[in-house]
Order: sequence, then C-alpha cells, then structure tokens
Amino acid sequence: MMNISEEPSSPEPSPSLSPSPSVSPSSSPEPPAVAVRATDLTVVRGPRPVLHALDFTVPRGQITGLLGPSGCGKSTLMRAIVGTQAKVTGTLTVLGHPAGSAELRSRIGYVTQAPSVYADLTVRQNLDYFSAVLQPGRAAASHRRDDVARVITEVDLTSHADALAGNLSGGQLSRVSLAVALLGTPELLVLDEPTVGLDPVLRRDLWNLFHSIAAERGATLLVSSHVMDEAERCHRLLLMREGEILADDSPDALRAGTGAATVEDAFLHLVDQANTLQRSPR
Ligand SMILES: Nc1ncnc2c1ncn2[C@@H]1O[C@H](COP(=O)(O)OP(=O)(O)OP(=O)(O)O)[C@@H](O)[C@H]1O
Repeated sequence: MMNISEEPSSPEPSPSLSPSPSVSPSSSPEPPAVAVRATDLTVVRGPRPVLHALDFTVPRGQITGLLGPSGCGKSTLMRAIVGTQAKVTGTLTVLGHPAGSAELRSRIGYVTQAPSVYADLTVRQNLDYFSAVLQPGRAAASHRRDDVARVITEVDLTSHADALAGNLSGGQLSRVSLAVALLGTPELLVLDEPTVGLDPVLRRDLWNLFHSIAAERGATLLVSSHVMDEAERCHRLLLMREGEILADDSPDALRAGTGAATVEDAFLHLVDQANTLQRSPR
C-alpha cells in the first residue's frame, strides 16, 4: 500500500494502483536528479480532457509548487503521479518507474485534499493502524513503534499523541494526515493543498516542516496551492491554467522573466499573454 491519506471514493472508475496500460513505460533510464517526468501527459475526466499533453519534470530533493486557479487540474495531475487516476495517456515516470507501479507504493506519501483519519481513534492509534497496513507482521513491530514515534515528533504532535483525532483542530488534523504520509520515510511526498484553511502561523510552520523534510532527508515534495504567496516558498513552480502548464521555473526566474515584482503578478502576466495568443489570428 502507498502511504495514502485518501479522500472518500470518487464517482469515477475505481482508481488502479497498477500501471495504467495506456501510460507508456519510459524508453531511457531516468537521470537521478529527476523525480517525475511527464511527456505528452493527457487525462480525460468524465466526457472531456482536463490535462492537455503536458511536458514537465519535477526535480528530486526540492519543493515544487503546483499552482493555479481552482479547477485547473492540480489534483488530477497529482492523482496521475501517485497512480490513482483513470484515463491517463502519455508517458509519466515517477522515481524511475511508470506511474502507478507496485515498486512505488512504499516510496510515495500522498495527502489528498480531504484527508481522512479515524475520528474515534487517537493520533497514535491512527498512526499505528496505518503503519501496520504498510509494514505488517510481528517482526516489524519495533520498527513500526519507532516509525510512529518519529512521525509524531516530525509533525510536532507529541503533546496530542493520545488525543482523539475527532477532538483536534483543523491544523492539527492536517498534521496527522501529513504524519501518515511520512510513515516509512517516502522519497516523494505529494501534498494536495495541505495548508488550505490554516491560519498564517500554522501555514508558516508547515512550510518550515516541508523545507526541513527536503533538506534533511533529500525528499522531493510536490505541493499544490492556489494561494500565490506560498509560491515564494518553493524552489520551483509549475504554474497551471485550464489543464495546461503556463510556466515551469524558479520563483526568481519567473519574476525576472516577466518583469513582475511577485509570482502572483508574473502569473497574471502569463495568463494575459496566453489570452492574447489565443485571440490572435493564426
Ligand atoms: N470526478 C470527476 N469527474 C469529471 N470531471 C471532474 C471530476 N473531478 C474533477 N473534474 C474536473 O476536472 C477538472 C480539474 O479538476 P481538479 O480537481 O484536478 O482541479 P484543481 O485544480 O485541483 O481544483 P481545486 O483547486 O478546486 O481543487 C475540473 O474542470 C473538474 O471539473
């Protein structure tokens, strides 16, 4: 099982954790500096394509922000990367394997937008449960105990470890979901809007945690947000709009390239540019 903090089941065809037959395997070995590579990545949801022939890479060991307005396709892209999205075509390589491969399950941590932990279990009981699913068997018991203690410390929930999840605040619950995703020390963390609804202090604390996870263990983080000020906290950005990638660059390069003072202004500049191109006769 992937370290997955999953939302309730979607009305779409049930997602498969095995490689989608329509996603071509990568033809050449992936350089170690690349965590995710997409070529001509297209996803159809319902009756229409929602991601349109995307080409991009996500570098290893860094925080890449996936930013764009509501409905532009951020969650869909993340679902494709973790292997839970149906109707994916093109090439999508994750940590050197086709997205959805069995080898990737223990190497990816995923937190969905509507994370679910069991409200009637304590923080530690939730983590014990998910840890037992990931690493079953008596032989792994002491490893599981250490792993659970480690993630509780990492997300700074030691003082709430024995509190019922149902009695926690929104920010504390987000951190429990993150702790689930951190079990087993995954190399790639895919976090879908992890800071939504949190106050500025909690948002800052979570971003500091993301940076320490990337710096201390060299993990790759892909973090979605529609709050543009969070873009400044990322090493790299994928700016999305209507199922397309408008820019794939560092925040500094984006600002410099567009002459904008902020990433938000750079994004608006790129949107205007794309609209003008769309309108101009061929
Ligand atoms: N289950 C579904 N069936 C059909 N279409 C869907 C489904 N879920 C999402 N879509 C469509 O796919 C597109 C991309 O949705 P997605 O959830 O990936 O966007 P998002 O950028 O993550 O949005 P948000 O920031 O609001 O979460 C949207 O146009 C949405 O209407």
